Amino acid sequence: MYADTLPSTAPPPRGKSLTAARAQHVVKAYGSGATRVVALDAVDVAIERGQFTAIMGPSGSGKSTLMHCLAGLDTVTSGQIWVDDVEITSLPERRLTELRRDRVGFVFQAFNLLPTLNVMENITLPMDIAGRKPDAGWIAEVVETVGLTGRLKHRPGQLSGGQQQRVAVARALAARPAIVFGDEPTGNLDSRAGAEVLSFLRTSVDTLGQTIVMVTHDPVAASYADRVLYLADGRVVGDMYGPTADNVLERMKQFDGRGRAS
Ligand SMILES: Nc1ncnc2c1ncn2[C@@H]1O[C@H](COP(=O)(O)OP(=O)(O)OP(=O)(O)O)[C@@H](O)[C@H]1O
Repeated sequence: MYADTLPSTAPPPRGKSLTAARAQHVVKAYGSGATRVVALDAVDVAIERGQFTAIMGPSGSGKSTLMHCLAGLDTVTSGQIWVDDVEITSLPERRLTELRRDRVGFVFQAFNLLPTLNVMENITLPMDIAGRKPDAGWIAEVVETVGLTGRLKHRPGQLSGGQQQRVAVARALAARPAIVFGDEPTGNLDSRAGAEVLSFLRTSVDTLGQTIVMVTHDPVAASYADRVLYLADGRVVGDMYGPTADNVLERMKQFDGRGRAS
């Protein structure tokens, strides 16, 4: 199913605009001369607020580059990016760092938890470092949503991989970011633990109104999303709402002429 418009199930916007992040004519090139690689080739994308968006495409199609540019982790060669109504492409580095800290959450393939801190301390660490007082009610809701109540005093080493990734999800949600980016967040998990983490990401969108963007190669992971954006050769070549694992797999075969999943 394809749509040019917002799906009717889209929740009402929580911020000023309908988009949590937006790229306009974004070009990202690496190197110069004969070694120049255009990773993003005039990309226009709007990430809708309160939705779960998956980014897919063959290896080297620009997925990580797009995510890093949208998250303000990488600069663009030309074009503009907005996060939560702020144009980040013209921000000085210090303000960009603050914006990333306050409005963007990250979940990576590696859980990146501190082994000497317990679960609650890991969840609130970024806020503690920033000198911000966590909102106890919100943290309790997040902890419950990701199913960590009763595990708060445990250290990461006492948890399974899936539970550790849930701590990383809770940490990403703790500061109520405008948008959470996941770079293959289930890439290191077995399928059961991966399904658990994906369900919690889904729940955080449905019950907490979180906006999530996730890069993945896995059609099953993508089927948890509301929308799948397909990249090929640095361009957006497809936009699917209401994905299922089967129709994602079909699309992947079409967009990757070699018929491989990635
Ligand atoms: N730091 C860099 N220097 C030079 N080229 C780069 C750099 N980062 C990425 N590229 C190139 O940009 C293109 C897009 O890379 P990117 O990592 O965004 O793709 P991807 O779709 O995330 O790939 P994968 O699925 O393999 O992780 C590739 O051709 C890659 O080689």
